[in-house]
Amino acid sequence: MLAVHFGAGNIGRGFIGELLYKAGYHTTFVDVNEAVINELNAKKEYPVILAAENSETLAVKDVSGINSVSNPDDAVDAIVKADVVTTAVGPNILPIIAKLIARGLQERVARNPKALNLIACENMIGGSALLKEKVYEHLGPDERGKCDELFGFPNAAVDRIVPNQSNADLLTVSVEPYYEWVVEMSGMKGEAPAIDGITYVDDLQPYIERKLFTVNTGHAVPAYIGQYMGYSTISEAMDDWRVQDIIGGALNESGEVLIQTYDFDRETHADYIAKIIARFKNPYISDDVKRVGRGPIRKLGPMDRLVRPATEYVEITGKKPVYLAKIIAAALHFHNEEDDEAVKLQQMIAEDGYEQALREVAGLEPGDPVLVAVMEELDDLKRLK
Ligand SMILES: NC(=O)c1ccc[n+]([C@@H]2O[C@H](COP(=O)([O-])OP(=O)(O)OC[C@H]3O[C@@H](n4cnc5c(N)ncnc54)[C@H](O)[C@@H]3O)[C@@H](O)[C@H]2O)c1
Ligand SMILES: O=P(O)(O)OC[C@@H](O)[C@@H](O)[C@H](O)[C@H](O)CO
Repeated sequence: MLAVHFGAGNIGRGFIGELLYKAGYHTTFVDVNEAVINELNAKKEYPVILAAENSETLAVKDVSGINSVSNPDDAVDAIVKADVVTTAVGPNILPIIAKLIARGLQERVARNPKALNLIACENMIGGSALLKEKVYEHLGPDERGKCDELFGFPNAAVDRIVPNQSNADLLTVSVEPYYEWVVEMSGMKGEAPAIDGITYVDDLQPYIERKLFTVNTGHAVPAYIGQYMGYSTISEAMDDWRVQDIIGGALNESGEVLIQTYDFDRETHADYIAKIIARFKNPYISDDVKRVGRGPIRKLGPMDRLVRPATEYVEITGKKPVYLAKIIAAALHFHNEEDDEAVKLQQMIAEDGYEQALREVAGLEPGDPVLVAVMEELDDLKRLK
């Protein structure tokens, strides 16, 4: 069985690659990082280390790589032959890989009649649906009809903390032991891939929202509040009771939205939150606030982990989202010269001020209660300095 996975980065190698190998697939990683691709082709395997007290190392074998810049035809050929296609490249890169995937599907329609599922494993609502939309922009109306018959783009939620790696060996990846991969059945074509570790569900919405608005909303606290307070790693920030206090408050707010929207059991959700906070404190993982805070314009978007639960909290409870507003306020201070979105956001703020910049990235109207709350918290945040 053949899998083609776009993005041989942290989650690609550290999670998707591991599960595909265990399920008996040969995985061809498609990436633009020449060094990683060369190494995958030279070694044909790589180690995944579980970051825990009793650390285990698993050899992920049967892998190869294709550089999509220098060998796009090989990537097209791999898509033609694939039994499943997955991605973990980042939401902003999906439109970029869409063109090559479209070429692969055009070629596949002519050469391979088998159905195929393409699963985007990105931290966003509707990742595979976005991939489909972007792929279809490269197809004509007749081709779209044929692709509708053969190709599924089921949405997915993936959860495993995989920090940036600093191992001497380029391919080694250290990951937390926990993982969750949930895939929606409704978008599927043909048989669902038999991969141990995937939970198939009829409706992904509660799962992706629970994950994004708990794990990622919570993670944004040590990242943005942490950097604001002068910390550079997640574990340093997690040691500060004020950070923990804000996580608790923010996850109560997003939790209220989730509980009321999806009728989650309160106690079960409280256990879920506690488990996630314990994961952020894993002493065997060293994660950077710059990684977790990366792409602040995306993270401040109207459907993402901060603004969406804040807006829904106002709608559902009629109350001010105090803690979510604090994180948004801190995100407006996020600095990283190597992060294009962080640089752009700071430019927007320097030119137009905090309120206008937030309105633009979050799609908020003047006077929106979330906007008002964030402006209040911008001032209050100074107490954390
Ligand atoms: N790391 C985590 O803890 C984690 C957990 C769950 C979900 N995710 C999600 O997975 C996705 C990837 O995150 P990551 O942490 O692995 O990032 P990463 O930067 O480690 O990996 C991304 C990979 O995509 C590659 N890439 C960039 N442009 C490409 C292109 N045009 N074609 C092919 N490959 C390209 C990069 O070279 C890199 O190897 C994101 O959507 C992220 O939100 C990450
Ligand atoms: O990947 P991002 O940039 O959307 O979010 C950063 C982290 O919160 C994220 O990568 C988590 O580590 C991951 O989502 C855990 O499952």
